[in-house]
Amino acid sequence: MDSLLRHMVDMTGHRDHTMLDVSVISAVQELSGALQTRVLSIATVCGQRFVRSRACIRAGGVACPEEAQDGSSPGEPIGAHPELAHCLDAHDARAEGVAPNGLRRLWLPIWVGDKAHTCLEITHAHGFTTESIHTISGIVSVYRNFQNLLDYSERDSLTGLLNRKTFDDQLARMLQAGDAELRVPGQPERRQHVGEEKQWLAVIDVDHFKGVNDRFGHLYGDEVLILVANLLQSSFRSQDRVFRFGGEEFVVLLRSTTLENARKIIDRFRTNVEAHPFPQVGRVTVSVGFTCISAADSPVVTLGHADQALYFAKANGRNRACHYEELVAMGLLQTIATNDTAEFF
Ligand SMILES: Nc1nc2c(ncn2[C@@H]2O[C@H](COP(=O)(O)OP(=O)(O)OP(=O)(O)O)[C@@H](O)[C@H]2O)c(=O)[nH]1
Repeated sequence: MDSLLRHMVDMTGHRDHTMLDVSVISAVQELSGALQTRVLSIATVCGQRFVRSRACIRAGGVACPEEAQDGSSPGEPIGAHPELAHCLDAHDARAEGVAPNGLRRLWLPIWVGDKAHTCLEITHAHGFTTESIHTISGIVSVYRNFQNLLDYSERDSLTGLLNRKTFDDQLARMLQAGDAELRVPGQPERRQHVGEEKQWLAVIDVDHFKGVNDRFGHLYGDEVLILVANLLQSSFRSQDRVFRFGGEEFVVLLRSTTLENARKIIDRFRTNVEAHPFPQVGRVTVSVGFTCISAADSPVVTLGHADQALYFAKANGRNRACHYEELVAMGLLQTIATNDTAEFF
């Protein structure tokens, strides 16, 4: 019981999804005597379900998060785990199966309403007793409740998108991690090769949004923001991250893609908004500024670059997407020497 309480205290002490994942699998692993415990992400892409391991612990090892090897792949097709696929289709609380090597598997999807984006997978040499399933299910309930609380604090209440605070945390973490694909501070800037995959930050602002509020009222204004948020989620890929930055401004972190693809994806979103019939309001457009994320720059500098490109788009016709590095190369924007605390404009 002491051990269970210690794990509960540990789990509920985190304010971060990754640490919560690590702590739940440590608890389940120790209390069930499993060979391996994983947290799986479940994603649906083009109507097909995929699973990807997010954190893992093996017997005698230490729990740790697992980074996706291939950022552009949604993971392993769910067909590799038919028992789990059936459990998700039937909205069941759990599924059990036997792997080809005779090991027993238990899957516990984390249901939030009628959706499960996360699942615990526990592998055991001899199977699960009623008592161990009971203990694991209790831990999973605490995990689900705490995940909901974290989700609530990370999201914007109007659009359901990730909020500004979450964006600040994620961008800072990306830059600190000195991602292999990001430039390292102190080292000379590499030339961008055509076709090279990079990380991108795009700032999106609804054009003449004040006019929407003034003409149709704030309720219609809010409705426009919700619809733009939906178009953002459907236009970008599942591995990209979409945030509401505040007011009528949104931010997207585009993972591992080339300049040409980034431009194509951003422009597809811009034209999707332009073509969308907004009830009562009619036509709405957005302007976008985007920049390559570099480990040499602080979050303030990176955001400043995207903002400069956005203001250029606003000042030059709106309803367009502008690339900061391209504008600088063309002499249309100037780089501003700054430290982290300096004002940009
Ligand atoms: N309905 C609604 N309006 C908001 C919200 N947050 C900010 N706004 C409004 O968004 C408007 C932003 O207007 P401005 O910054 O002047 O920019 P704009 O009219 O979009 O013009 P440009 O950006 O230059 O194209 C202001 O009127 C804010 O009151 C919100 O949550 N809901």
